[in-house]
Amino acid sequence: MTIGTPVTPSSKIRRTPSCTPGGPKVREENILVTIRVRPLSPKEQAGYDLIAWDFTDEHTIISKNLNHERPTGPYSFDKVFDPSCSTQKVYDQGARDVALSALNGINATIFAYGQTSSGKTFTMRGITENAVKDIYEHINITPERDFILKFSALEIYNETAVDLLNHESGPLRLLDDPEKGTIVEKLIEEIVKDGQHLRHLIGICEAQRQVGETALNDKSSRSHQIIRLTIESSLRENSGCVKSFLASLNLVDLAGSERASQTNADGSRMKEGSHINRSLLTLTTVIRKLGGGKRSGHIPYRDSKLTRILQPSLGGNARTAIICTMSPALSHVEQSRNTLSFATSAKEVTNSALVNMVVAEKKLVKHLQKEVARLEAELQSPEPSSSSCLRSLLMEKDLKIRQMEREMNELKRQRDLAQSQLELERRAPKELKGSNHHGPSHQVAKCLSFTSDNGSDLGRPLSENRTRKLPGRQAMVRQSATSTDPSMLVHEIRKLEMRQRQLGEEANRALELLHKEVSSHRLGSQDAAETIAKLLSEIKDMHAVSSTLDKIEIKDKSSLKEEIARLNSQGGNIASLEEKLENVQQSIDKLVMYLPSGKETPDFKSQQKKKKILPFTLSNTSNMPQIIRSPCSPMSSSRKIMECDTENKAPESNSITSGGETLRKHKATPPRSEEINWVSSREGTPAPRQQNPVNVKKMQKMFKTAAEENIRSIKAYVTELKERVAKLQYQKQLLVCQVSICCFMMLLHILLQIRSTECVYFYHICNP
Ligand SMILES: Nc1ncnc2c1ncn2[C@@H]1O[C@H](COP(=O)(O)OP(=O)(O)OP(=O)(O)O)[C@@H](O)[C@H]1O
Repeated sequence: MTIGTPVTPSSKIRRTPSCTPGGPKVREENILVTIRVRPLSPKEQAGYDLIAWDFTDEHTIISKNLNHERPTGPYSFDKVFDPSCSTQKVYDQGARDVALSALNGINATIFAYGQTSSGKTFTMRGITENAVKDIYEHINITPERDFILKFSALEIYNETAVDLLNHESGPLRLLDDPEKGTIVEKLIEEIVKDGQHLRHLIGICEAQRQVGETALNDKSSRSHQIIRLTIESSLRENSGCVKSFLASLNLVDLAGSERASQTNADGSRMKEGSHINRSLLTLTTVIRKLGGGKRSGHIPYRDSKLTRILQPSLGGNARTAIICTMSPALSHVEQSRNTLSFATSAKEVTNSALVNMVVAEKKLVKHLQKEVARLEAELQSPEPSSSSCLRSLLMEKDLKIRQMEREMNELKRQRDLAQSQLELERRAPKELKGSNHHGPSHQVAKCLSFTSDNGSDLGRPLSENRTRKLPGRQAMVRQSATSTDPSMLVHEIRKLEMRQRQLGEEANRALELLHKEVSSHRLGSQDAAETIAKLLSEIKDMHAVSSTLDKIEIKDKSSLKEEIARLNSQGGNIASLEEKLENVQQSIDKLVMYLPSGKETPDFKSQQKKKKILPFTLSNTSNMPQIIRSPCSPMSSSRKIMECDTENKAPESNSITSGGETLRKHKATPPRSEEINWVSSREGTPAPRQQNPVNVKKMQKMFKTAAEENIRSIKAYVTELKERVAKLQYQKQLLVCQVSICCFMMLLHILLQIRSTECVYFYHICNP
C-alpha cells in the first residue's frame, strides 16, 4: 500500500477561506517556533551543573553571565517555556492550533528539534497524546461530519526509511508523484478505529523505533520518527455535500544533534550520529535558506530523506510548529546556542497553508444514485396537488386548442369565399365594357376584403370593410389571447393583421393595374370612336360625292342617302361597322351599276342630249384623296393612291387625264383651254358648256376602282382594329387570371402560416 505525502493533488484542491478551530484564518504565515527548556536532569544536578539561561518573559530567553562572558541573546520566539512549564502548556500554546488544523483540511506538522537528551521525545510524546485527545474530542463534538483517520509511521534511520508498522518490510523508497509530491512506497496506512486504537498504534511505533544508549541518554533516539495521521472529514450523507476535507498531521521526533565527543560515540553509534548530523545539517540549511529570503533559489530538500518528506511542511502547503528543546545546563550552553540559532532561522520561514478539499468519487456516485432514485420516485408518485394542477392546465390548453380551431375554420371559410369571388370575377362576361365602370376592380376588392359570413359587406370597399371588420376579429382573437399565452397569441394576431394589410396593399396594386388596363381600354375605345367618326366623315365625303352624282340624277339616290343616314345614326359600333361598310360597298356598287355604261344606247344618247352630264371635274377629283385616305395608314393609302393613279391613267389620246395627273399637269404646264374651262366650272362661274370628251366607261371604271380601294382600306383598318380589341381582351383576361392566382397564393400562404403556428402552439402545449 502506498501513502503519499500530505500534499493533495492540485487538481482537487480548492482554496477557500477557512478557520481552524480556535485559530486565525488561513493565510501565509511564519512557522510557529517555541523554545522549551527542560529541567536539569538528574545527571546534571549530580554534576552541579548550573542553569545558564534566564527567562525574562514568555517570549525571551537570554544566557546568564556565569562565566563572565558576554551574554548571549536575548532570543525572542513565539513562546519560551521555562523548565517549570508542563507539556500540556507547551501543547496548548505551541502546538494545539497547528495540530487541529488538520481537522479542517489544512496540513500540519509539529516537530521537535534539539540536541540529544534535550527532551524531544519527551515533548513529542506529550504533544502527540494531547493532539490525539483533542482530535477525538473534536470528532465527538462535531456529529454533523464524518471523520476518517488513517495512521502511518516511519523512521529514517541511517538515511533509510523504514515502516514502523511493518518493520520487516525493509527500506522504503521515496517516489516523486507529480500531483502528490514525495510519497513513501509501500508504507502501511491503517484506519484508526478510536483513540485507544491510535494510542496502541503509537505504542507499536515507539517499540519499533531505533533506540540506543549514549553517554547523554540511556534511550537515545537514533532515528527520525514521523507519525502521520491523515484526517478526512465530510458532512453527513443526507446533506448532499460531496466534498471532503483532507489533511495530514505530521508528528516528527527528530534524532538529537550530538557531538561525538560528548556522546562518546564510536562504532555504530558514531555512524548513526554522522547520518543524524548530516540530515539535521540539511534541515538547518533548508530552514536557513527559507528564512533568509532565498525561496526563489535552490532549496536542498532532496539532500536528505528527512527534508524530502518534510518539504511541504517547510515553506509549503502546511502549518508548521517547531518546538526547540534545550537543556538549561551550563555544560550544554554551546549546543543550546546552536538550537537557538536554528530556531531563529526557522522563525523567518513562511508557509502557505491551504484548505484541501476533495470530491470522493464513491461518495459522489452514491449521492447521484440517491438523487436519481428520489427523482424517479417523484415521477412515479406525483403529489396530488401537482396532478390536479396539471389536469387543469391540460383542460385550459384543450380550450385554447378548440378556439384556435374555430379561428382556423373561419379563415378557411373566408378563403373559400374569396376564391368564389375570384371565380366570378374571372367569368364576368363584360368586364372590358366601358359601361361597367366598377366591375372588375370592385369585385376583386370584394374578394380580398375578408368579409363576414353573410357576405353583406361585399359591396363595400376594401378599406371600409377592413376598418369595420378588424375590431370584431381583433376582439375574437383578443378573447382567445386572454385565455392562452398572451404574448404568443398577440404575436400571431399581429402577424395575421400585418399579412392582411399586405394582402390588401397587393390587392390595391392589382386593382390599380386593372384600372389602368380599363383606362387604356377606354382609350382604345375612344380611338375606335374617333376612327368611326373619321369613317363617318369619309362616308360624308362619299355622301358629298353622291351629292355630286345627284347632279347626274342617280335613280337610287334616295337609297344611298338612307344608307348614309343609317350609318350616321348607328354611331361607332365597331362590331356593326363592317356590316355598314358592306352596305356602303353595296350602295357604291349600285351607284356604279347605275352609272352610264360604255355602250351608248339610243336612250342614253338622248339623255345626254337632254341633260347636262357632268363628268368628274377637277373640283370633284379634288375630293378623291380624302375619299381614299385611310384613317390609320396614310402611307399605304398614299401608295395606293399612286397605284390608283397609274391604273386610272387615261390614254394619251385622251385630252382629259385622271385627277392626280391632271393636278401635276396643272402645276407643271400652262393650263390649256379645256382645263381653264374645268376651273371655271369648279369655281361655279358660268362657263361655256362644252361636250365632255371623256370616255364614260373609263370614268366608271376609275370611280369603281377608287371606291373599291377605299373600301379595302377601311376593311383593313377595321380588321386591324378588331385585332387590337381582341388583343386587349386577351390581355385583360390574362391580368384577371394573374390577380386571381396571386390572391389564391396569398390566401394559401396565410393558411400555411396559420397551420405552422398551430403546430408550434400544439408542440408547446404538449411540451410545456
Ligand atoms: N521537560 C521535561 N521534564 C522532565 N523530564 C524531561 C523533560 N524533558 C526530558 N526529560 C527527560 O530527559 C530525558 C531525555 O529526554 P528525551 O529522551 O526525550 O531526549 P531526546 O531529546 O529525545 O534525546 P535523544 O535525542 O537522544 O533521543 C528523559 O529521561 C526524559 O524523561
